[in-house]
Amino acid sequence: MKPKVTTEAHLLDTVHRHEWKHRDSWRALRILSEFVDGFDTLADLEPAVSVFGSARTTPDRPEYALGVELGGALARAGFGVITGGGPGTMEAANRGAREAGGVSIGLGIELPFEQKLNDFVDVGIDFRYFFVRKTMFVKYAQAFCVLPGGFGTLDELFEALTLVQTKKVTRFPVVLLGVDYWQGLIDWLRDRMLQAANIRKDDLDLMLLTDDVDEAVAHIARECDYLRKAAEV
Ligand SMILES: C/C(=C\CNc1ncnc2c1ncn2[C@@H]1O[C@H](COP(=O)(O)O)[C@@H](O)[C@H]1O)CO
Repeated sequence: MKPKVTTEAHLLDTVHRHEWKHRDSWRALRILSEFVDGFDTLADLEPAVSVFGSARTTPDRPEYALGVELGGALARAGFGVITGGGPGTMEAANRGAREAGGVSIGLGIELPFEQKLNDFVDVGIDFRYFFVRKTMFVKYAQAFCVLPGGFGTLDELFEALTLVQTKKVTRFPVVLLGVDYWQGLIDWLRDRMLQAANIRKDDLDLMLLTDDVDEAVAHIARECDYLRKAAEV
């Protein structure tokens, strides 16, 4: 079956740009309404953590179990769990949150193939535009947890790191879960990127790398406490 062309694909289409040029200004209203929907739905959300990871993780994989464990631990620590609302690790984290009695949020995205929010989402929004959805992941979360994943996961990880590095957000904890999976990337960042002076040494300290869900949640809780106290004075 031919994949359908999504709304976002029209916006980003460079080939038929002239055909779309008059409609693009109207699209801005649709984009605005998507921001409004997101802000309205999430405005009263209690502290939450955005969890990222592969859409392709199957329930028999250890990464899925890790996602369920993390979602549960975050919920028990009083954090809502925000994911992309899709399958794989997103589903796992939503499932863990729901089963622990926490708040399970899914920010879905329109894709060229049929997809619905996973069955463990309690508060769900469907976005057309990735960039609107990405704003919500950051704006309504106190931290990011990143499980093994592919391009989408790396995009979300590096967006967070860029925002912290450029001080668009301050002291935003970023936890990488899965030492075996992420260690190679961390080594490359240190041995190539840092050596080439494209990042600073303390940029590497923006991430906590661990296999231990309790350590991850304790780290996030500590950082959030610090930020809450700093905001009070
Ligand atoms: C490819 C498959 C499903 C795609 N469905 C997605 N639904 C929701 N969110 C998605 C999807 N794909 C990517 N994302 C976002 O990126 C991260 C995962 O990307 P990765 O490339 O798989 O690492 C995830 O955190 C989402 O926010 C298969 O059925």
